[in-house]
Amino acid sequence: MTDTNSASPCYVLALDQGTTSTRAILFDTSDATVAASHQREHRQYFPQPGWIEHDAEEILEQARECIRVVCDKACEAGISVESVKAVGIANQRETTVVWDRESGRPLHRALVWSDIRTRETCRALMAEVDGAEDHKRRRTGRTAAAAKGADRHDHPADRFRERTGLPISTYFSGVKLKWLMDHDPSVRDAILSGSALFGTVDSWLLYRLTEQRAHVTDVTNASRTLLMDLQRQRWDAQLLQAFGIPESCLPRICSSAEVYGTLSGTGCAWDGRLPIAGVLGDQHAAMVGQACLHVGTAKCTYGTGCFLMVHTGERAVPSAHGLLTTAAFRLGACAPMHYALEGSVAVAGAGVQWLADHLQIVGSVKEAEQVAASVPDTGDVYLVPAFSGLFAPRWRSDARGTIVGMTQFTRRAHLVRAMLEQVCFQTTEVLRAAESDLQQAGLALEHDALRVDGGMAANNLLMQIQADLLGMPVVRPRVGEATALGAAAAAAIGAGVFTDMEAVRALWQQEREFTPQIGATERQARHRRWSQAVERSLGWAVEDGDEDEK
Ligand SMILES: Nc1ncnc2c1ncn2[C@@H]1O[C@H](COP(=O)(O)OP(=O)(O)O)[C@@H](O)[C@H]1O
Ligand SMILES: O=P(O)(O)OC[C@H](O)CO
Repeated sequence: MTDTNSASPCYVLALDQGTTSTRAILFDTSDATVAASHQREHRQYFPQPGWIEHDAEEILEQARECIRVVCDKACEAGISVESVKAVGIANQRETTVVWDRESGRPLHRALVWSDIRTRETCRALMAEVDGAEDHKRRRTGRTAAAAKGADRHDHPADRFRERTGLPISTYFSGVKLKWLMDHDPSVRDAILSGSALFGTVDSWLLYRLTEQRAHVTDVTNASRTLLMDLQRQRWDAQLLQAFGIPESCLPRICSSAEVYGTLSGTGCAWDGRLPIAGVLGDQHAAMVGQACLHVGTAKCTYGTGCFLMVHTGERAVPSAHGLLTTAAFRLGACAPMHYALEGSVAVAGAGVQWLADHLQIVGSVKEAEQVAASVPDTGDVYLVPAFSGLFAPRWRSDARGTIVGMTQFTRRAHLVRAMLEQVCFQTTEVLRAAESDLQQAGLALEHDALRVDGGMAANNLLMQIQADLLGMPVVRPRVGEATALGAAAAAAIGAGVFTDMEAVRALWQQEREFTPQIGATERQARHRRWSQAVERSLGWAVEDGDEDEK
């Protein structure tokens, strides 16, 4: 329900800042139709194997351009400035920016979520918690043998997980900030002297796009730092101490739907007028946009990576199967916190992009569907693109990409199809893990189909393979831009345009359903082969002295 007069149209702008591009989309709040949009791709920097960086200034400039262009298009379409009520931001998560408090200039290129340069930092953190545990054992007289035989949840890293919901991994922003402080003395000095600020991309954009220079983040982004107490939604003093990070450089943690500041600096007619009133990590925004608003509802977003999330209500459910316990959203300063289980797969669209840009065996990512469809199967080829190790549910930083099963019969179409299939195998593993965790918590999946979105969900063959390998229907919504829609919905709530969640739920409509077309026997056989292929990818990065992360 909305409190606005239904006769007068009302719009909300979403800024979706993703791993590969930034887009601004203006939604009509009555039915989620797109009134105007603009998109820009930013540069990916790969300075060393495993390192991935973004230029935060470039991202900011493109965000400004996207907003300006959409504003101009809206004006041309006769949409008045007054009818646009708010801005919502959805962002790639964990990507870490450090900037100068005064000038607002970044001190380093942003370390992207999938960058794995922090493996040594993670190992050192693990050793530190292990060492602290040894020290405690010596004090309490508990023997190492007794400790080894203890329940696996007695491991110190598991207690870390209990506080944050996360494993110690290269993925999370606290580890990236620690790496920057350990390896760049100018960043360390600036952080310790209080002249530098840290933030994920939401905080960075809010600082530079608000009149007030708001240094804030929302609970969903904060829940990806490894620094937030998930229950209390506060920075955790013990964790900050373990990382050597002063709280003064961190943003204030807010809800996902409230007014953070007023838009400025874009050079368009909306400057000084529009409140920025919604902020969510992009996967959390997609949950809202997919109307996964109550316990047991699930969505999967296929972008650069692929992220499946299941809503667990107002309860943080621990995972015994390698999933993350994370914030789902908190839609209002006085609203309750909602939690989710998440399985993050590092390489989805990025794999197709790699086939196009690096191997050049497809002309474009869009061509991948047609090429893969030219063969009926992969010819028993399996591709494990563990470029940054494997994320959920295995969390193995020592895995590396591998292709198995090739013969002289193998053609590029088999490889392309195998690249699509691997996304679906990984997603299926994650959904099964989530089902088990839910069951252990006395909960169950609710939708009788998986709701899907993201750039890669436009690939119909991928969606069909997904339904086949899951053994359940896959449903794509009419608004493919679920992430942007979720950010807009949060902003509509934050600005008082929507007065309850029903207005958000009402925006969801099905576009197409994909139903499974293979039987259980074939499904199980293919999953077995996939598991064998994954086994072969593990432990490849041993020359670095790697061990698997917890
Ligand atoms: N038709 C397609 N088939 C396969 N992959 C695609 C297709 N269209 C887009 N992609 C992939 O989806 C990703 C872009 O999706 P998007 O949701 O915009 O990602 P992000 O938010 O991570 O930037 C790219 O990695 C691209 O390779
Ligand atoms: O930008 P996307 O869609 O690849 O999402 C990135 C995730 O937020 C990383 O955790």
